Amino acid sequence: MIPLLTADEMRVVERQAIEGWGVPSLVLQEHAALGALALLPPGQPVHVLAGPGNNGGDALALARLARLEGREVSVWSPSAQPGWRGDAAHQARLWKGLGGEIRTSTAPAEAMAVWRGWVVDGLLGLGTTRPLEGAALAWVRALNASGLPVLALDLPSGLDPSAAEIPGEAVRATRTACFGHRKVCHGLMPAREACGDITVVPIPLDRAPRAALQLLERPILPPRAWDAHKGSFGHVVIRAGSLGMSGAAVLSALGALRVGAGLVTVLTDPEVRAEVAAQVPEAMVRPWQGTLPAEADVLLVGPGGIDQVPDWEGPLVLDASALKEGEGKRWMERPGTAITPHPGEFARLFRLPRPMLMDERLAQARQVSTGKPGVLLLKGAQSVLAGGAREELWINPTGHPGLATGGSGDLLAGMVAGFRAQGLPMREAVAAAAWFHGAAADRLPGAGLLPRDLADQLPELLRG
Ligand SMILES: NC(=O)C1=CN([C@@H]2O[C@H](COP(=O)(O)OP(=O)(O)OC[C@H]3O[C@@H](n4cnc5c(N)ncnc54)[C@H](O)[C@@H]3O)[C@@H](O)[C@H]2O)[C@@H](O)CC1
Ligand SMILES: Nc1ncnc2c1ncn2[C@@H]1O[C@H](COP(=O)(O)OP(=O)(O)O)[C@@H](O)[C@H]1O
Ligand SMILES: [K+]
Repeated sequence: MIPLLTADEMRVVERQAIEGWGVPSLVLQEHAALGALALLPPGQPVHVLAGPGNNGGDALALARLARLEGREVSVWSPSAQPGWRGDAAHQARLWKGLGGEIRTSTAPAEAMAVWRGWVVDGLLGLGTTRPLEGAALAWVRALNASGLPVLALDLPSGLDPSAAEIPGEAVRATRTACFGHRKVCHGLMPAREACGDITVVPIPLDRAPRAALQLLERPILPPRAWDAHKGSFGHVVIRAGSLGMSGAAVLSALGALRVGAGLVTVLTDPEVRAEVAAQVPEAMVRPWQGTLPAEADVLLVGPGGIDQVPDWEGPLVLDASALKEGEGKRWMERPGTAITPHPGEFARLFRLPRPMLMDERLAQARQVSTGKPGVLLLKGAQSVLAGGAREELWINPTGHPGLATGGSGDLLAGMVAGFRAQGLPMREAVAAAAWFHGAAADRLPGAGLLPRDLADQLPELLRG
């Protein structure tokens, strides 16, 4: 799991190092500047933009180190009176001590017209949340229009470090030297795209910070015992498939089987039993007659137009038609339950406005899951995982728009049930399903991808 910190969470980590451990803040800044300098191609001229706060201090430190390396360096401040204080003022003195100048211009585009090499963006870092304005805005506009390669210090200026959305104009960086830990803007789209290639520069801070948001990494699955038998990997029962929507039942069954469930039983509407059975010979396919098999380990309900949830005490996965209007709260309060809505189903389930932007998806996922035992996967680009009586939100980074095709959610729901049947706790089962589902897509071209193709990728992908 990769923590994505808000500005406040990052300041807690910095304070711990500076006030708690006694690390001088200039030492942190020197590490940051040295690490960032190493990301610039050797020998190239560097034009450094230094803003009013400590991000400007990092920029001035980098300018000094770059000049000591023998590079051609110029330093620019958007403001004629930068008013640096504390560490930034100290860095400005060190730069001037080397004979360095600090220039300014009211026509940044003209100044940049003669620049060669790289630009270092040290205008703003953790200290802003509001849209750029004034001279900083003019410099960022000119920079984005210049076509010059840009190394952003900590984050591209103009991003809100704690948000996915971009408040206004922001630097479009070629690379970003992210100091110490990723912030929210380094993980979530669309802000992440403005960062270009991200390198985390280690600075002497706590390696395990507290963060309410985490990016999923490849899940570690339990090893399979040499003497395992099909009873070891659980029995998934799927109530899915009605006339005109039998394929959803097939894809769910494939999802459960392809992640390694031991047994899969599909209970379909009677009219489609034979066509489902013909497409997944590995599953037991029976007509729904109102009762569940006694030996089920997990029940999946919903794909293919099934909206009635049978009475059942055990682990339950609900998707598609089973996600009925206004019932979200009920399912979030039921222990051992996972619900996997896309934003439209989510809005219907919880009677909330449809969450469109990433920051809205996070806020709404948090709102409905806080303190609740049920697990929520709010699907979409960068699906959000919440609940299971845990506070943090997890974000799935895998996948691409090729997944936006009918049936890919049915496969995913089957995968959740398949992992849960093998003994993963529900939240981990959902995380594993979301991660591998997207990772399967990442191995395939974008458009024209079929959910069946994803299923075929899974065995090899799971083997590692
Ligand atoms: N505190 C530390 O120990 C460390 C801090 N470091 C650097 O320090 C940065 C944070 O420094 P600061 O907290 O000084 O923040 P910034 O360098 O982002 O500067 C904030 C200042 O910019 C001005 N400002 C804010 N929003 C603006 C806007 N929209 N338009 C124009 N001006 C605006 C405000 O007057 C504020 O004083 C980090 O991102 C990182 O680069 C690093 O040196 C690592 C260690
Ligand atoms: N742009 C995208 N990037 C990554 N994943 C996506 C994207 N669009 C859709 N997905 C994923 O594809 C799946 C679609 O599920 P869903 O909307 O339920 O489809 P269906 O009901 O048609 O099967 C979800 O897992 C979702 O997260
Ligand atoms: K910056």
